[in-house]
Amino acid sequence: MSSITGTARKAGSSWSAALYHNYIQPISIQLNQAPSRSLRTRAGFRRIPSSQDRAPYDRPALSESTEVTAQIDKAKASITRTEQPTTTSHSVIAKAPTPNSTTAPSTRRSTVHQGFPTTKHDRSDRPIRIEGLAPPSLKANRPATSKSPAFTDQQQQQQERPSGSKNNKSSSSTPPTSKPTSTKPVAEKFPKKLQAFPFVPGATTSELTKAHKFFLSPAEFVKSATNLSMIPENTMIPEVAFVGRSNIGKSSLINGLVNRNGLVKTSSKPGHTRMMNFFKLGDKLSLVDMPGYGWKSRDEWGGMIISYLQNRKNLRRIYILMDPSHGLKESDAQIMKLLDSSGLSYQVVLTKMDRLSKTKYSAAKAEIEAELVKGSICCFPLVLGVSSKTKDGLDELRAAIVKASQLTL
Ligand SMILES: Nc1nc2c(ncn2[C@@H]2O[C@H](COP(=O)(O)OP(=O)(O)OP(=O)(O)O)[C@@H](O)[C@H]2O)c(=O)[nH]1
Ligand SMILES: [Mg+2]
Repeated sequence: MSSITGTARKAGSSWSAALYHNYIQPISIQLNQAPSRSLRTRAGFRRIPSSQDRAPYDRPALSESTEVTAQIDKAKASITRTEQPTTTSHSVIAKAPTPNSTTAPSTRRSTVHQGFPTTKHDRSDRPIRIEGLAPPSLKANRPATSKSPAFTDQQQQQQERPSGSKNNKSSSSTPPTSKPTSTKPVAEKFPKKLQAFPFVPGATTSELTKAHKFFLSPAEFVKSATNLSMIPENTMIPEVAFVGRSNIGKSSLINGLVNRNGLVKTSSKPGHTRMMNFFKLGDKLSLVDMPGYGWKSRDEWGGMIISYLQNRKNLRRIYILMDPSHGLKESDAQIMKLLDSSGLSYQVVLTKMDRLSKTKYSAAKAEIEAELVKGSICCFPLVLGVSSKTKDGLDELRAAIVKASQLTL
């Protein structure tokens, strides 16, 4: 924690900046470099095992393998061969000869599967094919004349496979009848980055009414905590937390949501909330008010808050509050990166809507949404707007909290 404090002092900003410099930046730098094998393995990349990788217990015992070899030799001797032998190498797929082919099967590596050898009746080497989503390699190699749906996989493999000696001659003298249409992979046709949030339907009238009624349940203060050991142990009820820059309106919003003006103390001076404050709504939902980041915030709050966010099992969603007239600030981006890197679900709420005209609010919201689409990962794709003063948008936020907490009302 001492290093966090030190860095933040140098940066001269808030606990979110301190966390960013200590947690996120080092990770980004590491990820920009080629990751080591151990890092990739830890990150969940699966390496295709080679034959050397097999554990000793996978290999047959020496006596066992000798016995098996002897049996194979015996069987081979008793068979009068009518066909040419197929290759037995495990690194190569032994293609059985096609009924009309008289030559030895191809020893060329298959373009669709690089796993275990298959027989001609075994169709397991086929990739799972979804209609209209053929793998790029197959689509790219598919000849222009083969647009008919009757063009089967078997025909395709026959085309890909070098033909027999007779056919070889003819194929070397005559050019192929069809040329591949394009070598451009299909994936490139799609944009690499999300251009806009997907459409998320707002709450229905009945959902809004139910949520409104639920938030009329008795609300009470539970506990204040300055570290992880002090937070309430009860993790049976779902929890949502409110974070944001100091003076953004977190405490006022909780008061507005539960219809209790004095439940949470508010102030026009930034940095008023200094502890994590836990509130309970009708024994069904827990709400957490956080100290703000940015102006007048303290470095040590960062460690406390991030350890809470990362360890709290019943935390269903984090609401990041932003002022639309100020836009998305650097400190907001830092906290979002932190949540993204921890895989924590968050949703952006724009506060103090009453201070802007409708047009200005819409423009500010669109700007923030564009930033979120560009940079965030775990952000719920619906930005809400509220005013604790006029009570606008509170029911929409209540309904969103009910949904995120999976409460059945
Ligand atoms: N006009 C208007 N003012 C608001 C609104 N919400 C909060 N405020 C005012 O903003 C100031 C800060 O509100 P708080 O709720 O204390 O803000 P906070 O985010 O909890 O601040 P810290 O505890 O310091 O982090 C107060 O003066 C509130 O009256 C709102 O929706 N509209
Ligand atoms: Mg507060």
